[in-house]
Amino acid sequence: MTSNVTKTSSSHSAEAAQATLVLASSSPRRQELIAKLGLPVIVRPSDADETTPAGWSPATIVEELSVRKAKAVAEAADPSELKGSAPLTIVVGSDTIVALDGEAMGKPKDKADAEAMLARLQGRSHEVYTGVTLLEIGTGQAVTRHNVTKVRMRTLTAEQIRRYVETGEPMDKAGAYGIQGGGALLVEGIDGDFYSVMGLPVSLVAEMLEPFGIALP
Ligand SMILES: Cc1cn([C@H]2C[C@H](O)[C@@H](COP(=O)(O)OP(=O)(O)OP(=O)(O)O)O2)c(=O)[nH]c1=O
Repeated sequence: MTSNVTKTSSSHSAEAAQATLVLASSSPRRQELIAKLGLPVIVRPSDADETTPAGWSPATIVEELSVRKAKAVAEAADPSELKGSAPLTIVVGSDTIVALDGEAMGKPKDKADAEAMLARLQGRSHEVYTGVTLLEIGTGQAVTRHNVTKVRMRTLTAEQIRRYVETGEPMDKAGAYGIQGGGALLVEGIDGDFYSVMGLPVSLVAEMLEPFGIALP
């Protein structure tokens, strides 16, 4: 199990940290994005069950999975192990899916599945849903929200899709593309939060931290 502690960013380093964030994720994208908040971060990937019953809406799926990820890490951890020098310790759980006509797409099972997903997404718009849960260790105070961002993908041939899937990039990503990587070439435009598509809506997280008494930036 990974455990990294990222130091506060230079803009905040003169002040004592207001909270330690525990990122309940194995996603390197989320590790990169959470650093933008400028708070110390501990990384604890969650082993939460990510299966959901048929019929759940995309918003319910991402919110519920973000709750499960945050709870799994909060319950497994020895609180003293997570306690930094900051007065608060807050677990951050997050989940991202792509929704096309209200139907959820997670990560592709294999290359054929990735090609099938991209064949459906090309030439039209879809929504990316990202759910976030903040859970304070000790008090159990929790808040869950989600962001929806619209992504328009350009028209792609089967050959272009095949070449992109061959790069391997789609395999660990919802909807089989990474907007921050080679997938940038597939995206015509977005309406919403780029960071949410990448896996963590950092401005929403900053807003969600306010009820915990944490003022950012
Ligand atoms: C649409 C899209 C998704 N993604 C990623 C974000 C998420 O990491 C992933 C969706 O899977 P998730 O199940 O949300 O997350 P994860 O398994 O990668 O990490 P963890 O559960 O440990 O937190 O897809 C991109 O990186 N770029 C994109 O453009």
